Amino acid sequence: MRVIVHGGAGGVPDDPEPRQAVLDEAAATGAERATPLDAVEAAVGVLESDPRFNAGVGGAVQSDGVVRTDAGVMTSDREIGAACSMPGVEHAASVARVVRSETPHVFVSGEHAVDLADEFGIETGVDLLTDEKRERYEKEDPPRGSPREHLDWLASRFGSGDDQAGGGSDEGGEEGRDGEKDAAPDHDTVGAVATDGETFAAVTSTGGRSFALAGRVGDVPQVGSGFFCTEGGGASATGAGEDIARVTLSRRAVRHLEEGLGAQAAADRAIDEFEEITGSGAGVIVLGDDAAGSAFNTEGMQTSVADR
Ligand SMILES: NC(=O)C[C@H](N)C(=O)O
Repeated sequence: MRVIVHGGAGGVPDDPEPRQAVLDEAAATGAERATPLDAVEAAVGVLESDPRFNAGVGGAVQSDGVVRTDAGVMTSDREIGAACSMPGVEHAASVARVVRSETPHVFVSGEHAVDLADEFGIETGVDLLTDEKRERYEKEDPPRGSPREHLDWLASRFGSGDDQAGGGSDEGGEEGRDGEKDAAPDHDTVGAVATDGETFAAVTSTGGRSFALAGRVGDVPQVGSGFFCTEGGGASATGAGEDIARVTLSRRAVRHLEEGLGAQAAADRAIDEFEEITGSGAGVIVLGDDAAGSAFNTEGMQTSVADR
């Protein structure tokens, strides 16, 4: 089994070593599993449980102070499962897998996705909001009332310099980041792609972007945007979700594999095109028959590869 994982595209984290150790553990855990689908779920499960990453516990908080998780999974037989907007669900990727494997659908949302998780033995009612993120939110004089009030509030906050993935290389400049040193950054969406040499699976899981409108869903659970997989290989994306969706970044990367590029060249080309079209910040991991590849146009994106 070969597994590549990522821990989100964005700035260079203050603590890269412990994060790298968790990513290495996630990749190694996945590589022990029997199938690519088991591998990606297990790998991402490790990252969803670590508050350093913006997925599961430690996910980004929305305008109403709630963390809602999203995930999507696809296998090379084009079976798809996605689940979104789930408060209290740490293992969003496992819910996506349930949607893929246990329902006739490809996407389930909100309270019904939480009920589905519960029905299939996935823990719900988990407190996903870390003290750090709660304090950061409360400092921002949270909005009350109508969606319009929330929109007014987030207009000056969503996608600002402290959302490093959303800020891309320009907006997320040193000054903004330094000012936010104590706050948890948002760029740590997680993903994994695995192959046993015959089939592939790809998964992405996130808490989204900080201070987004309550109920906002980004690229992560949208097939072709946050994740994609065919017989040619698989991809998982991270970064400014609205822009990733505009170019269906993961589908684009897998298309390049199918056209004959190696995994690294496919990742590079997809990110070049993303930047040219959107001018925004993102990263992608790609796994093909030949190798694993990754590319990003933000300051950093940590990855790990395990082979077993
Ligand atoms: N940091 C991220 O990767 C966020 C994710 N792509 C989203 O927009 O929800």
